[in-house]
Amino acid sequence: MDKIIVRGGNRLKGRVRTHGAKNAVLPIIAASILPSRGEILIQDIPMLEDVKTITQLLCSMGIYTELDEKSETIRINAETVEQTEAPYELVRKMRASFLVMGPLLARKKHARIPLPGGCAIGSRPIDQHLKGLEAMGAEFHIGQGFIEGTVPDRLRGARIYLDVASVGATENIIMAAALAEGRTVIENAACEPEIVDLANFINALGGHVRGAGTDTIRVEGKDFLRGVEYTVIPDRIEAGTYMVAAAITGGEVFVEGAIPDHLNPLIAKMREMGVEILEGENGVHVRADQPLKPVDVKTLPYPGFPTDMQSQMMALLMTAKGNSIITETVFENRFMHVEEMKRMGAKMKIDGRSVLIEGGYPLSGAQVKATDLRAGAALVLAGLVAQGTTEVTELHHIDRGYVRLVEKLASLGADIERVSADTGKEGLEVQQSYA
Ligand SMILES: CC(=O)N[C@H]1[C@@H](OP(=O)(O)OP(=O)(O)OC[C@H]2O[C@@H](n3ccc(=O)[nH]c3=O)[C@H](O)[C@@H]2O)O[C@H](CO)[C@@H](O)[C@@H]1O
Ligand SMILES: C=C(OP(=O)(O)O)C(=O)O
Repeated sequence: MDKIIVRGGNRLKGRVRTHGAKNAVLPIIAASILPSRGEILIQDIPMLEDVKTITQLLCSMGIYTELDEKSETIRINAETVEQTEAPYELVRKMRASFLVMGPLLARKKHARIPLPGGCAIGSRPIDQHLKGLEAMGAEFHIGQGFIEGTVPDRLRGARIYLDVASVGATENIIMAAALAEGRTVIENAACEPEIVDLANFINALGGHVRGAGTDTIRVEGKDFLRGVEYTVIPDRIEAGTYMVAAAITGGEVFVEGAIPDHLNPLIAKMREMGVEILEGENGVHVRADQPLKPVDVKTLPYPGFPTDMQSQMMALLMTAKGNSIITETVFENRFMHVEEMKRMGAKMKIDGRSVLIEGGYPLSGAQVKATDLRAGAALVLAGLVAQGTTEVTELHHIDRGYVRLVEKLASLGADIERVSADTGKEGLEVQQSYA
């Protein structure tokens, strides 16, 4: 079992590169099932566990995939799709596996996928995915832990109103609609930048998706799509995590590749706290050289404050003298990190869907565990300013979403290492180097 060891107290300084966005590349790899002609080459692939999982998923369906860690690319050729059932071992590792449902139904008229189930942050139903695909003519049968979808004829365009602006449901419906007969209109669609990236990718394949980034998306179905070369957008959550790392240590960091437009709510809140942020063409410059002020934060669908930055923001607010409130409206159980943070001396209290934070008390290093992906990152951030040594375990969560987190923070001056608890030797992350 690996662990991250952080000795707090160093101001971070320097430049860090943002990798491609996990939440953009996962639907884009799923959408690579759609083209029946030609090869796809995707650039700026973040070499994450989740990316490996979805690649294995495509492989298990007999789709040609070649993930190259050195060039950070993936080649996919889905001219042949041998089978349409997803293995439980892969789907249970990653909920985003369900994103292959829409493309498989559109391309092969059949998919059998294990029910994704709940996870640490909430129950995460898929009713909106199913509602949309049913409106397009798919039929579903649930049994033995699987959900089986069939399309008697061809999917046909439909007008679909989503009860919640679900990111995954919007993506599944766009992908299915890309090969459906006629026009699909999605109302109350999610507006996240990753949806725009997926729409751009499908358009590059020869598809017709309009309105992505607004709450009404129109898709004209095509008879076939063909392969293309595409570069994924930078990861706004990874970028945001390094912005917080700079601020929490009173440091000065240029986060290369960060797109300010994608980070508006975080930038606004950090400025309210007194962090200096300069928005450049090729990234964001963050400097914090004065005491931070408390602020209230409410997570919302884009363009609101992202739930995926909630725990990192909580770590930052623990260091701002005074009272702050964080309200989580997207997921019903995304405060698992609170108890871990309290073990580091944080003063906070959960009150329903809010957490009251009494910030400004010194944090002390402790043994803590990552309870989900972003919670893990937040504990590392807290460790950067805690007195003494913090040890973070359950790193499989962090590995799902951060490329070489330890290496990147160390390059900015953090006293941090990853060790294997079994051997005491440096862990996987520091041994590998794919610069
Ligand atoms: C791989 C990926 O891109 N993951 C992101 C995606 O997850 P994901 O696509 O799973 O998130 P959704 O936008 O679907 O979920 C938002 C809310 O809608 C609810 N819901 C969702 C679908 C549904 O059919 N019915 C329903 O009620 C969920 O329980 C949740 O409360 O968006 C989330 C919200 O920005 C992010 O935190 C995740 O990092
Ligand atoms: C919740 C997240 O991802 P997923 O939807 O894949 O669980 C995340 O990226 O913070």
